[in-house]
Amino acid sequence: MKNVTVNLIGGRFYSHILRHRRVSSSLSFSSLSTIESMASNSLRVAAAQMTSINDLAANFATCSRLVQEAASAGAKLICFPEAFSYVAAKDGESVTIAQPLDGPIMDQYCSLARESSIWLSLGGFQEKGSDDEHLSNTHVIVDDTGKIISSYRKIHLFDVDVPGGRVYKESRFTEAGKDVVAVDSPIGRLGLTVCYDLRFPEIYQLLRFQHGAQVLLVPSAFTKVTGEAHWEILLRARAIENQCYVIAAAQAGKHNEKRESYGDTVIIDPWGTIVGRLPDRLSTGIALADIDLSLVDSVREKMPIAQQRKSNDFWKAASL
Ligand SMILES: O=C(O)CNC(=O)[C@H](CS)NC(=O)CCC(=O)C(=O)O
Repeated sequence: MKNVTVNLIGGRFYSHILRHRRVSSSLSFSSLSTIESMASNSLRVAAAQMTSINDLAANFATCSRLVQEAASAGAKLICFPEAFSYVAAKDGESVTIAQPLDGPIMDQYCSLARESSIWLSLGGFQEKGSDDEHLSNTHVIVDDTGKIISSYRKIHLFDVDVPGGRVYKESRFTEAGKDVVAVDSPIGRLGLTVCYDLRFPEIYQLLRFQHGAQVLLVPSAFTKVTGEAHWEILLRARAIENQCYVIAAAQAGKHNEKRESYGDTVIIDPWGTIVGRLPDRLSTGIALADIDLSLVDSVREKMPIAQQRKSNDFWKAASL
């Protein structure tokens, strides 16, 4: 029974990869050779799509299941969306469950990484803040031995009156981060961001041009209204203008009466092509793709924007 399940899941995953390759590539590989080249590539990543709720145990169960799916598909890293472990149903609820990174919630996720020997990108963890009224929206990277190797606190907070939607004021309970963070991993150098950061291209430029990022991570819980208008365009722009892979794990669908997320988890290559996506924008599951760092190199070599871009001094003089 176990084998049957694994095979079915494997077949379904491969069919997603093949479909995307067929759409995104003009080359006519046969299906079989595509599967073989995918299987031999060791830089496979997964990006999760889920609908977290205000129940830590239920969300952990979903994450565990998706980690197992990703590990059996050969992924080295699985990326989870912002607020993967908890989405509040009422204002202020998140602060009450916030914990430090060495607390029991994060411990559970670290064990998960160790047991499945897989790296985790845990975007948007409610990290206990400097007082009981505040938290940090923290993106945590855990290696395959279960060790936290890096963390980034969301810099741009979502204080926005969404046209045709709600008013959000993330800064009411959240402290803004101050540091740009990149870290090495088996799939390349990762640039860490969270959700609303996506609208601020400067942070991605710093990650690529100052910190050497090759893969930009954008765990998110975009609103339905803004996602429909901007999600894919902004993500592909960040990939193209920085010549990086972009992995954007997304919250999807209705979390409670008041909150609904756009969904559409995607993995984008440095040419801007979408190479991983679930068949449905709202379903729970994983998207898979193989990271090819030689593609990052060749895109950058052929279009050398790092050498051609102007310095801050140039722009200062040009604006006098
Ligand atoms: O509060 C939580 O539980 C998790 N955090 C979020 O959902 C955050 C802050 S409210 N959402 C965003 O940043 C949406 C950005 C967005 O939708 C856009 O830029 O258009």
